[in-house]
Amino acid sequence: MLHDTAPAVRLDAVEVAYGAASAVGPVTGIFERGQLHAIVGPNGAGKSSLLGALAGHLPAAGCITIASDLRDRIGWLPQRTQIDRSFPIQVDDFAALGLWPRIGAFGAVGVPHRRAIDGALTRLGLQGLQRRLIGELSTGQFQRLLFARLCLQDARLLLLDEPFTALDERTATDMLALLHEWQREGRTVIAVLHEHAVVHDHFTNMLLLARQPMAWGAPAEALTADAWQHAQACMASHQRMAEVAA
Ligand SMILES: Nc1ncnc2c1ncn2[C@@H]1O[C@H](COP(=O)(O)OP(=O)(O)OP(=O)(O)O)[C@@H](O)[C@H]1O
Repeated sequence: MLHDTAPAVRLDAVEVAYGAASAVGPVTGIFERGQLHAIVGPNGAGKSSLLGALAGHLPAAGCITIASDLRDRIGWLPQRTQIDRSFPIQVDDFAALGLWPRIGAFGAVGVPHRRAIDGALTRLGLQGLQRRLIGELSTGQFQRLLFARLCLQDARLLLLDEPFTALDERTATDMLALLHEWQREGRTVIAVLHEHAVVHDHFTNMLLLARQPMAWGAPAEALTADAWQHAQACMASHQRMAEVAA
């Protein structure tokens, strides 16, 4: 029986495919709890597909085991470009969606909830913007709002898809501080990232993918120039095989 010393996530021969085309796998390994894990790799390496499978958004072959105490406490940060910001919803109402696991779809947002929402927005530097429409926010402000929603969700396992892409430095710095705070609180973060410097400076573990795991470990040892070149060569070879098969 799994208990709270079990790894946050265990993968046994996990594979994700779109129709007949394999996107990633087989992947076998563990994500320890309470750590900041990065998934890196060249374009098309399967990073988002693997993360989507961990979140339960994509079907996967093999076995994904989420620790029993974390299964209902998963937070998901999608890529910003996947969200339709033309939907007319206010900042505070959007943040309130993070409370959904606690108050349910039809529960009323009461005074304590409003206080929690204001607290989360203030924590993320969005005070005073409660009544703005999400489409009126800057890229950085919208990313802060997505993190505010995650804070309200109080998730213990956070799956983040490219959280720092196209962010200004100030916002990225503030979000990284939040990730470290989450780690101090014992939360587990698994993030798809393209920024190797961020991985080296802030993350405790790293999985390098090129459709399959190429390296897995502490960034200083695992995310080397050689490993990256090897991953790029593997992706080029996948590409050539796909072109031949087409
Ligand atoms: N919805 C989809 N339908 C079909 N194939 C897909 C789909 N999404 C991704 N793929 C394919 O799966 C493979 C892995 O894609 P994925 O997006 O997981 O890679 P990635 O490492 O996240 O890439 P990037 O860094 O470019 O975002 C690619 O060959 C991609 O074309």
